Amino acid sequence: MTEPLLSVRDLEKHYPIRKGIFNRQVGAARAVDGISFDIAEGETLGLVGESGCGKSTAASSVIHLEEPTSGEVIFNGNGREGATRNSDGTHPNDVTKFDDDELMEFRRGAQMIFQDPSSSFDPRMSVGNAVGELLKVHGMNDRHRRRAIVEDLLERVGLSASDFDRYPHEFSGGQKQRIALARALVLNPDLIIADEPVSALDVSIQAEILSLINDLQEEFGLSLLFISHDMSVIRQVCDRVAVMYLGEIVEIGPVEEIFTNPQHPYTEALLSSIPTPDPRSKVGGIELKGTVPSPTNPPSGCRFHTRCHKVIQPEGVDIDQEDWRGLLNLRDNVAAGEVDVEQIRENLAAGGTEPTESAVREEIRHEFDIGETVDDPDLERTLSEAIEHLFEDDAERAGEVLADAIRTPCAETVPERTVHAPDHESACLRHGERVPAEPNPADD
Ligand SMILES: Nc1ncnc2c1ncn2[C@@H]1O[C@H](COP(=O)(O)OP(=O)(O)OP(=O)(O)O)[C@@H](O)[C@H]1O
Repeated sequence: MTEPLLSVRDLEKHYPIRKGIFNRQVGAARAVDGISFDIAEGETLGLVGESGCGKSTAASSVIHLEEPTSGEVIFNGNGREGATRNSDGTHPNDVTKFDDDELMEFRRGAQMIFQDPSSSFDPRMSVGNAVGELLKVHGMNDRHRRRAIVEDLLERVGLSASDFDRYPHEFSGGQKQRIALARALVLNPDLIIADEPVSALDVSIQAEILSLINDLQEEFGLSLLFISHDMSVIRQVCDRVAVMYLGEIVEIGPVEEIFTNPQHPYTEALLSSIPTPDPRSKVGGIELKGTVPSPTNPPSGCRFHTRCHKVIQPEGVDIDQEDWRGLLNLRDNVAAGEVDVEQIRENLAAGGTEPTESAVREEIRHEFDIGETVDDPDLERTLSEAIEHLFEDDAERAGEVLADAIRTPCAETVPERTVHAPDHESACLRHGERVPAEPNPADD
């Protein structure tokens, strides 16, 4: 196998959190927490996940706009192929160890484009000069040559050579993103990192820019790291996709494989959010509630367990999965002091329902999607007892009762990677356990 163009290993970016007059570090936001992936020559790898998963931090750490906390980023472009590890285990092409000159050289080979094309241009500089600026920085002093190269590039991205002397405000958002692409291509890089390059654009323009990116990739033989929160965009441009959640890659594989045979519940949830014309779609109807937790204090075990629709039930428990998710949510909300019986009473009264004890109980069950009875007498008793403590205004005791009885293995064990097919891996405890596959409702 040929060496990948880019090889990222155990990359971490932790932002220190400081407090007090001595500005002491009291913790860290683990925005990127040990990610690994390769990108082959001419390949597009998508990096997908909700806002706050660490995608942009991963991108800026790979391209060294930010200093990573640890890990390797090995880039073999710039005619440096074939370089092998030093005897001390380090790699001569590890970008994280580059000095200023090496970084300057690296930037010829790897460029980045950003989400908002409007903020990436100096309004006082003509677009031709903006695109040609990097040629000058990298030593091309011949103005006529620079102009010829830039005019040619403007045409290749679908603009015209005569646009050279115009200014950014004269262009639409989509046109500005074309100019940003021209600027990224001007040094003939091997790799482009595109961070949400179409999400600030009108939907009608997005398809044009995606198709341009596809064309340019082929024409220039580019490798791409393509970042998006939108699975449907990923499908249009990527060969492989890495799904990121709270600083980690939870699944990685070829795009078709990920779309037709997703293995991680988070991937399923992201796919489920794509509008589909097929109502029998296998992964429809999963609602991803809440937001990504803070990376300063990520959940234990599998980081996705606090939102996962397939969160595992402990040995000996076998209840409706929605009830199980609801019980866990209730437990966490009670622990966070977020279940306010008085407030529930007031809301019921405001809605015209008499706030009796049984109405409040029903409302709590409804709020947490817990059915009329939980199909496990012990858990039903626990639930009843916990609500009783809430009525007695003893949320602490309610929290203890729930915490003692409602536990998931997903909070206790960090899942290992499972290989599902060549080049397709995910990290979910269910695979380690060999839980039997669920029947597909579409097969009925
Ligand atoms: N300089 C910083 N200091 C502390 N925390 C940070 C810093 N930059 C980012 N973070 C945190 O790191 C996490 C990941 O942020 P990042 O922007 O990389 O996510 P993202 O997936 O790209 O989301 P978005 O699409 O919204 O940009 C977030 O919780 C964010 O608050």
